[in-house]
Amino acid sequence: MKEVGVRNPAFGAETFGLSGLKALYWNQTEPALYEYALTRGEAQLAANGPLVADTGSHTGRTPKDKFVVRNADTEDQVWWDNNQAMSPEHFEVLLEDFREHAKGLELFAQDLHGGAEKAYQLPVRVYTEYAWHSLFIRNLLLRPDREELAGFAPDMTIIDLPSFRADPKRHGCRTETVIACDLTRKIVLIGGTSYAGEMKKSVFTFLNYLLPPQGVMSMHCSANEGDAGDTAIFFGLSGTGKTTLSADPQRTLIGDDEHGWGKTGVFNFEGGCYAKTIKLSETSEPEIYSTTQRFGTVLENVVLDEDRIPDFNDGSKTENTRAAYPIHFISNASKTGTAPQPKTIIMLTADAFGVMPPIAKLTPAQAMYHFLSGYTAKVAGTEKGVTEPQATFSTCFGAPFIPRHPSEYGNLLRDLIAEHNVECWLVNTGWTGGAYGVGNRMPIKETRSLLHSALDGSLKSAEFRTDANFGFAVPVEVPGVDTSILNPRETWTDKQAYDQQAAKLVQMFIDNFQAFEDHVDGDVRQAAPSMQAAAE
Ligand SMILES: Nc1ncnc2c1ncn2[C@@H]1O[C@H](COP(=O)(O)OP(=O)(O)O)[C@@H](O)[C@H]1O
Ligand SMILES: C=C(OP(=O)(O)O)C(=O)O
Ligand SMILES: [Mn+2]
Repeated sequence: MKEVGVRNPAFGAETFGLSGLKALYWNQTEPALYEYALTRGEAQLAANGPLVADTGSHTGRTPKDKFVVRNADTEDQVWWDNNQAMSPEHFEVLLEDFREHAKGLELFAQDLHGGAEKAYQLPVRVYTEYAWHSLFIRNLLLRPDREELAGFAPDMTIIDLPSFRADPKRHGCRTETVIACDLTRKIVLIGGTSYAGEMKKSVFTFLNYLLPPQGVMSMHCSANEGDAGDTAIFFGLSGTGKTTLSADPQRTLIGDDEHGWGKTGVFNFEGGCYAKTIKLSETSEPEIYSTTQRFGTVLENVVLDEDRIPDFNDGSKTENTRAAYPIHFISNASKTGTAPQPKTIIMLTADAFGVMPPIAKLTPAQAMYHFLSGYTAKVAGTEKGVTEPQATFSTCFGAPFIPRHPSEYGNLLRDLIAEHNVECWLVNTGWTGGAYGVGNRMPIKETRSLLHSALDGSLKSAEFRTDANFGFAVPVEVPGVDTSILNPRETWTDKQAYDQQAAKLVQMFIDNFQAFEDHVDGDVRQAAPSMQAAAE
């Protein structure tokens, strides 16, 4: 077997049961990975230097094809209502079949870390079939120094073979696509999908399993820090603005997607970002835009014109076009990936019903309520004629990535908010002036202004009204922000339609929260929107 590159002599591929490979390229850097990806026909070079790859039929994650091995170790730890079980026997066959499939292939291996805080760092080895996937994961995770590679001891291993086809009967899965997680031996098998985001979200899933028992809260959030060491974290489901809003020229970027929060403060799990590029505008998102104009960035499913210039308005392959880049491509990014204890929590939602205000102050109980609810709304997407938005409730703002029961994360968060006296806000980056189809998306400029006044403390002294539906406090006037957008009802021409839409949304919250009623204290139950409406 041909081997190229540096690795720990004590940890070769045979320690993972891999043999008979055609070649194995260890810890290759950007120029080499570009060359492999281009000569192997995996990708294209774009104007100004990004590497552009298509993911084929899977242009997003497939959570329905994700499985967790159910064994004596995980039986009592994993929340099985939310995680699909795979038997140890099926996993064993799948692992053997992955090893068999790898024979004769050229593979790429990266030795990386998950977790910027040394005490909680998870050494991850990622074997990929594609060179561009090797570059992707090298961009997204933390890179050890070159000298460390010869002593690198992998703890978690991911093997990512898009050309593998799973067999539901033989492997106990659903389709030809599989993301199988053995939390005990720390192995992930990814097959039948080329969507690179599966790899980074697998590492996230493992840290979400490993950290809470160590007293560390793990979170689907972005984070940034002001000059005064004031850390803010931004929870939110996909598309709500974690990546966009955390890249802020006035604040240091800690990370755009996954963090831990423990005794020493907040730390990024990753070393890179994964930004959406659909309709990416140089004017409203200059920091992110600039990462798409240089060597080293991976662009996923982005269409190039005849001059190889990316057309970010072209969503013909998918609306989920992406740029993956190391965090230092953002000029004011943190070098350590760590930040002091948070002062502010922002919960982001993209309410496509146009009901929620652009910002609201949450009590700690309301914050717990909204954290466990994990609400956002998805717009109809690309299907013509479909205008009804869809509500999504994804607990802890990240149900597909949490192996444990939401109360484990909820309890950690509740205690941290109390201990550090953290202020919580809900921010709607979704629709204003009507629901999707009638109104418009909240202007990024207004969201940023509101965030700045929340983060610099000035918003606290504003005058507040109590929202009739949700019971949270909504500022009436904010300097520098168009007053008319602060009260969503006033932005609708048909007030009755607003009230009806609001009542529907409140009912969805109530129905969804039933699953959590027995797991929370009375004050959190009281924070439900129903209570407020009843008190009217
Ligand atoms: N007011 C707004 N706040 C945040 N993002 C907005 C807003 N209006 C439009 N957007 C767009 O919505 C998307 C937010 O996505 P992103 O930041 O990647 O979310 P996440 O990281 O939470 O998945 C971006 O494409 C951004 O340009
Ligand atoms: C990487 C992802 O996260 P987000 O959309 O939250 O950026 C994803 O959902 O695939
Ligand atoms: Mn993101």
